[in-house]
Amino acid sequence: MITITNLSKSFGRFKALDNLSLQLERGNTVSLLGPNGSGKTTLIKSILGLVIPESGSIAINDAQVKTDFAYRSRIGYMPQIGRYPENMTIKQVINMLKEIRSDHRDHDEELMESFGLPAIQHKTMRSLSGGTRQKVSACLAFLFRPDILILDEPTAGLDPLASELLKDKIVKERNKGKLILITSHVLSDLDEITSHVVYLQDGKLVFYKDVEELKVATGEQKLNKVIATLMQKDFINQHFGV
Ligand SMILES: Nc1ncnc2c1ncn2[C@@H]1O[C@H](COP(=O)(O)OP(=O)(O)OP(=O)(O)O)[C@@H](O)[C@H]1O
Repeated sequence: MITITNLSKSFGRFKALDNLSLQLERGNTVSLLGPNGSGKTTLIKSILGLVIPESGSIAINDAQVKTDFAYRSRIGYMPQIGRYPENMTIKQVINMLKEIRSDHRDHDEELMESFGLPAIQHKTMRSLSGGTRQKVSACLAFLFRPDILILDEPTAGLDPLASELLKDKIVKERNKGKLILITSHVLSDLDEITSHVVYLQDGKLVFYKDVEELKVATGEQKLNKVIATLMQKDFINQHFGV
């Protein structure tokens, strides 16, 4: 569904992505992991066309991200920090986006309902708590029923109930055959929803594996333990030969 081939991106002399190749398939929840500064957001932004790589290519089905912009309407994006017109209410922001995307009339407002946003939709964006702002961002990502969801630290700042509601929604959409690409440093939040792990370090792909395969190889069940074991010296070389 998303084919990334030999992707590289530098900022000045610094290589944020280094010859990265990946094939992401529908029906999977792919957790994008790696230390701070390893290139996760740069990869996400390259897929969204917000960062222009200097070499390599990204194709979404047959559309090349570089030249075919229509693909963007098929992606729902939840940024790490959502920025909105501060003087607009939640309702005005949502309606504005519906007007911009007026070709799309079948909206998915399920998450909006479960978060209880209709009851507070008269509030201005300026007045919202960080977590409520995150809820608005999450709802907007799902609103136009995209085939691909890219969620950058989606549970950061959400209370435990909201976090569970969002995870339930992610599982539900994945079961419909959508591709979910998600980053988080809170591995416990990814435990029940991840099907595959992409691990980046210094802009390079360290591994891309099915999570069940990783659990068998490490003898661990929890994602944080799986990753900790994998990061031990030489474990990856010995078990996966990469
Ligand atoms: N616009 C930019 N200009 C210069 N350097 C940048 C820019 N964007 C990212 N970088 C650098 O590229 C590297 C990768 O950044 P990126 O945001 O992709 O990392 P990340 O894995 O998402 O990190 P985190 O876990 O902290 O969110 C970092 O060293 C960062 O400083």
